[in-house]
Amino acid sequence: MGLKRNKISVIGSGFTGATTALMIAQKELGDVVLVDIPQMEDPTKGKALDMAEAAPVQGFDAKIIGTSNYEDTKDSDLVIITAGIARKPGMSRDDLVNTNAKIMKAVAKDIVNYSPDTTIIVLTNPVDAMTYTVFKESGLPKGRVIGQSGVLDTARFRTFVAEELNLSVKDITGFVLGGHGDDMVPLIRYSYAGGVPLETLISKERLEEIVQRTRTGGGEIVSLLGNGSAYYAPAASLTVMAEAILKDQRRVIPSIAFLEGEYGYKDIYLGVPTILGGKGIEKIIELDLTAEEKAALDKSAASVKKVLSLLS
Ligand SMILES: NC(=O)C1=CN([C@@H]2O[C@H](COP(=O)(O)OP(=O)(O)OC[C@H]3O[C@@H](n4cnc5c(N)ncnc54)[C@H](O)[C@@H]3O)[C@@H](O)[C@H]2O)C=CC1
Ligand SMILES: O=C([O-])CC(=O)C(=O)O
Repeated sequence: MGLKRNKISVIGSGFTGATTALMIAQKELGDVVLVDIPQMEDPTKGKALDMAEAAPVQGFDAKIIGTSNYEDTKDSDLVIITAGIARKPGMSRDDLVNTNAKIMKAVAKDIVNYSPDTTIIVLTNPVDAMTYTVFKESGLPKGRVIGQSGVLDTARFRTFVAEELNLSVKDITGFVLGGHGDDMVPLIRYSYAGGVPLETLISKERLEEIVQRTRTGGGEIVSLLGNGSAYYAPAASLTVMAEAILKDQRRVIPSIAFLEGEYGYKDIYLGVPTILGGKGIEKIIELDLTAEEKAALDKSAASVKKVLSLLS
């Protein structure tokens, strides 16, 4: 009896979806099914074929197919949702809510129809609210519907800190809590360079500037690109979450999780530290927050609740 290969479906074959499919294949996490709407079927097949033809050059083994037929996603071990519209300069992520909520509802049904026991990671914005929508629509257990924001937001913070200190990004750790919006909460107190607290290495004023740049990091890329949003770092972030789940790594990773009283919030999906493993979100880690940090998190949670209230 041979070993079973993982099957990963990526919904949406645009910038983030296609880049994620390639990164997942390059890491040999499993075979990849790239899915888009029927009008995009040929370009989706074309991207998948192009990626498959990169495999012999780079020496990775993964089948990659493009399709618009959900039957091809049957029995996926993991599904990543990147379908929907992205913002353009001048827009906030929340401006996408109505269009993308409709897409999430349709996509969630199609996914569970063919993979009733799968795990889903949502990227589509506004991602806290879209993860909530997919959770409600899919009927999957809360730990199996997860949103991506914290890996990316933390990566941005780590990039800026490494640049500031002229150190390897590998040694910089950080924690960003809250919703994936401009009032997210980078936790300086829990951020280190090789175990040394950042507060002892960078001035308070400079750290505040880095926090601010992290908060608006998505918008910085949107302004530079002019016609879409970030995709390399988002795809890398999805890939690390996929790996933690598919290899049952039990990594401590910030994820958008369904809260039922943790941090004092209920009936909301919000970015918090989690343990990610084979069962999806296996645990939510509750950090002790100062009054100031809690107030910042309250503000971020209130913004997410406001977007949730727009959903019918
Ligand atoms: N949570 C996060 O940290 C991040 C979230 N995003 C979000 O991810 C989403 C995708 O971004 P991009 O890939 O850059 O956009 P894109 O426009 O390049 O690709 C989106 C794709 O979704 C497809 N699509 C639309 N409706 C669909 C449906 N019903 N079924 C299947 N596919 C469908 C489109 O045809 C298109 O190919 C956006 O909402 C963006 O804001 C992007 C980066 C980071
Ligand atoms: O900014 C956007 O619209 C896309 C995104 O969520 C990010 O790059 O953080």
